[in-house]
Amino acid sequence: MTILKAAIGIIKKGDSVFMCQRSLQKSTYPGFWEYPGGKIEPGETAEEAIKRELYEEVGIGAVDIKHLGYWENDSYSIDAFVVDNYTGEPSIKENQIACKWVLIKDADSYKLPPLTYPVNERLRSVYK
Ligand SMILES: Nc1nc2c([nH]c(=O)n2[C@H]2C[C@H](O)[C@@H](COP(=O)(O)OP(=O)(O)OP(=O)(O)O)O2)c(=O)[nH]1
Repeated sequence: MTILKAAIGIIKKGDSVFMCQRSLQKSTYPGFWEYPGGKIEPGETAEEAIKRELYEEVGIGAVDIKHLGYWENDSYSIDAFVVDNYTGEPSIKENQIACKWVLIKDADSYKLPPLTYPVNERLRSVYK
């Protein structure tokens, strides 16, 4: 049973993507690395949610978003979007330990929530 719907944003610049480390206070995946994103609120589309989250979490305005795919397991689902056109520069805003640009080919070497691995696999196959 899927219980939580989330949207995540892969901010892409050349061969790199912007990843952040989750707070140690999080009940789910503390200290894991992730793409910025979060829960889709009631009444919101996934596109609306990711634009809101990207502004709240890393301070960018998404200009173009491309749907990369949808994944789910028993606990949650994620809609992943690639964002390669945006205003501002992503930076840490709230609740994260660190953020940095990571080469797409190296993204799996971090500790990631399980559904983020197939997201990265799709990313590598689309942007190789
Ligand atoms: N932000 C984000 N979430 C991800 C990724 N991969 C993945 O499976 N998820 C899942 C795990 C998260 O619990 C869920 C929703 O993100 P979230 O950060 O809002 O979840 P949360 O439970 O920490 O909620 P909150 O404290 O922020 O309110 O999506 C990812 O790369 N980035």
